[in-house]
Amino acid sequence: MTRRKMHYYRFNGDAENVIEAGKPLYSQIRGNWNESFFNNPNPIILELACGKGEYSIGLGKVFSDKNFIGMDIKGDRIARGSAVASEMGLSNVGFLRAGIRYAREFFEQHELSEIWLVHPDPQVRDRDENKRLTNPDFLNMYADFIRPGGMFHLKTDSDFLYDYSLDMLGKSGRFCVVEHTADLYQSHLVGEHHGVQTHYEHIFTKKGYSIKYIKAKLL
Ligand SMILES: C[S@@+](CC[C@H](N)C(=O)[O-])C[C@H]1O[C@@H](n2cnc3c(N)ncnc32)[C@H](O)[C@@H]1O
Repeated sequence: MTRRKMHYYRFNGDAENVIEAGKPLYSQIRGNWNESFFNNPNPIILELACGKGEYSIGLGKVFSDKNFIGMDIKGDRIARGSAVASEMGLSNVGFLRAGIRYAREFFEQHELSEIWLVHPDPQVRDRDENKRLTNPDFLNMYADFIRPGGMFHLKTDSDFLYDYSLDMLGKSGRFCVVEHTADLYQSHLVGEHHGVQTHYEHIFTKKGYSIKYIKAKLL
């Protein structure tokens, strides 16, 4: 392990706003986020594949009456988000380091009011569909976590993932797509992203890609 990675691993171990393997809450947090982590009854929004957590931090600043969890498998990225959230005093933002396929271990049915999936890897090869974070199995799991009437949001730079996700959401029987655009910045939905640009969004907009956005409601 590089010294840089070691630094981030130690950082997460000490960070109160990070839940990861080895910490007591890791095995106890399911169904207990409000009482045991945020210490308030406010709605919880989960950002999947959060990277450095720009979305959770950005939304956490705008909505102090909501709680945000950034979830990612990469400890170094989470450590950076954790440090920024702490520096900003955002007690409504936390991080979970775990693989998304294990999310049922951390969230109970209807525990979340919204899920955001922001610039996930599109996994374009057919043989990687099992890793694609909007495949039918993942969508079904997200639907279990979201409260009735709650929302699922996807932002992506990938035309492939946008078309695939629209198709899968439409066929899911669990979600209804309420808004979508292939060019968020030129659409009336631009306010929906609250001016928050993540690391990957910045890279892809600079390269000239349009940002695609889908908002789907739980049926
Ligand atoms: C392309 S990056 C996007 C990061 C961030 N959302 C952004 O927009 O800058 C994709 C992120 O998804 C995470 N990721 C991919 N598959 C995952 C999985 N199955 N479980 C947890 N994290 C995952 C990666 O670690 C990486 O940080």
